[in-house]
Amino acid sequence: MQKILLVGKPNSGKSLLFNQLTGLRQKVANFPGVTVELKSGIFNAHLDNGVDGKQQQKFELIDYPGTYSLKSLSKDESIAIEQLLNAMSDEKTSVILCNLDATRMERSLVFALQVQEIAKQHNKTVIFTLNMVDELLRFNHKIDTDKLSEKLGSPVYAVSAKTLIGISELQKGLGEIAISPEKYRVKPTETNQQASGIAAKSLAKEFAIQSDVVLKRQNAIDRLLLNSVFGGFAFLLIMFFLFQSIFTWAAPLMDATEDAIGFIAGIVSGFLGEGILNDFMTDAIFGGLGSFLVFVPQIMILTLIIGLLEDSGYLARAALICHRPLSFFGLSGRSFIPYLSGHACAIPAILAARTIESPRKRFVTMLTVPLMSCSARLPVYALLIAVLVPDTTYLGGWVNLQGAMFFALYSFGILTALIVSGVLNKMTEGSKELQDMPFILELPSYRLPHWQPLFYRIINSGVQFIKRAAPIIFVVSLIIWTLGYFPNNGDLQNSYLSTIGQWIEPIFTPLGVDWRYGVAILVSFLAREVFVGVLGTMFSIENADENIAGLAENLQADGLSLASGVALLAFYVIALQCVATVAMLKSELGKNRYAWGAFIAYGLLAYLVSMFFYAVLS
Ligand SMILES: Nc1nc2c(ncn2[C@@H]2O[C@H](COP(=O)(O)OP(=O)(O)OP(=O)(O)O)[C@@H](O)[C@H]2O)c(=O)[nH]1
Ligand SMILES: [Mg+2]
Repeated sequence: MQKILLVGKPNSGKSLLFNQLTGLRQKVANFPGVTVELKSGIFNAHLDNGVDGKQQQKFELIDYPGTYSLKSLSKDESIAIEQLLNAMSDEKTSVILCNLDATRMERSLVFALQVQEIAKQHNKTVIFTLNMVDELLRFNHKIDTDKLSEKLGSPVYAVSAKTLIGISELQKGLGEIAISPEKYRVKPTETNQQASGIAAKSLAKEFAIQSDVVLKRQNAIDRLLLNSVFGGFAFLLIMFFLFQSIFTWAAPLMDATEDAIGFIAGIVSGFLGEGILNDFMTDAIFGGLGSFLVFVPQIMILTLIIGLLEDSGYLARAALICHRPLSFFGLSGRSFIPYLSGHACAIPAILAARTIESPRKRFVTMLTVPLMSCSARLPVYALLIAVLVPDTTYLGGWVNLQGAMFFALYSFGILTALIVSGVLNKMTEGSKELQDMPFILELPSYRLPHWQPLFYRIINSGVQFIKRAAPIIFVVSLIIWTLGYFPNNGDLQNSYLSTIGQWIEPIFTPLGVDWRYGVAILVSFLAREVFVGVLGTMFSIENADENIAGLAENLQADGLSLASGVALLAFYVIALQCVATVAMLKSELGKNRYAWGAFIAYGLLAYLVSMFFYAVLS
């Protein structure tokens, strides 16, 4: 299949355009460096040539990570650029679709003209999209695309990937051009023969909107949010409410889910009557799997909040504010983005670290991202907090004690990551392999969130969370139930499981918990969420006739002490219980020993820290 390459400056809307042209849902967000891996989709070209009716051809459309220039600053950027240069000279490439940000023309054009130059050398066709024209229209600014096209010597389409202005014209035009690209080769013009920097400047002067018009409103907001005193304060406040709201907003939804599961369990149980099958359903399915499903609303709210931060443009400002404090620990402002997205999941966060220019800072960031409290830890935190911390509110309901505990746990993860970063930074000092680079970050425009993709993202996060963990929780609950139910039909304390449990109990005595928690911790090395499912199953077996999904009440009634609870929480903050993360570290760092080293080191550290908390608090 012939290829169309979609290239352009970071944050110019390539991925949103890609989504509109292919119907896929690739991640879009308002900061530079969202796309870090090539993504391809199918573009259907229709040609209405009037002679033999409609002609159709499929093309592979490839979304590239954004680049500012074809001349690289760092070694790693040069790998990305080399990849792009190779693709541009590939004989299968029929068209290069170069996307320009109409609100930031000059920057977009430098890269665009360089692309054109290479395209000329390889006899390739380039077409330009002038994206984000909806934003220009708000300022009543219009760009004469015909004239721009004449100067550039290539076709230009004005579009908005967001409001879909000009998208159908683009589809039609791109189709025609892709099918017969030789007709649209780059024409030599006065402009495209100049050096890219000079030509970009003069074109921007002639066509672009005055940047101070666009920047006016933005600068007013930035004066506040990037202010050296207020900015830091605002940042902390935003972060505090971010993590608070995961708890407070989700509470009614979680209660509703818990009630719904309890209600269904009641019906199923009444239908099944007494017996092993009923015990199995209530203990393993509703007790195990059900206890885990209760936390889905929280995951979705976390995604909503991170999504809002990303879409608004604040994330890049936060990275800037954090640059100084992060540098102190050997990290960069760019580490902030992987750190924040690590609160959803470490896997994309480790990938996002690719945008960090400095290899050494990237290395340190990747190894410490797993300390961010990812969504798999959420069920564990929420459960233990509900058991340990009373549901009191202060300041007229704005501050909730359970929410504050949540914030404390997230902060503890971040603090540990910073300390570990400091240590790793010292250890890698003077390494030739890991050189250092300056921190540069383009600030995107503030924008209102784009609701539809955000909505899909929220739904998707819930679905993925269930898909990822539910099968393993199901299997583990099944095994745990079987071992815990037999041979004495529901007597957990005298079951096969307890025999195995007594064996491992000594390992967990220093944390003040018995074998039941020990089993749940060990099994949760498969996936953290399993902790909740396994405890749910065991406590359901024990409390055969009591309420089904109320695991927190069961743990409370069982008398989990504050010291042990805190020790367990500390363990879950630090331990790297995720096979997928180890695999990701391995592939990104290229070395097995770093990945497994992190796994073992974080496991040991988690154990020691939680032992410490138990000893101090008990
Ligand atoms: N107003 C407006 N916003 C847009 C338009 N196209 C994209 N955006 C927004 O611009 C931001 C960046 O979009 P992306 O598609 O992620 O940009 P990208 O070029 O793929 O960025 P990288 O992957 O970082 O190189 C997002 O917030 C989009 O919602 C547009 O036509 N109009
Ligand atoms: Mg992108």
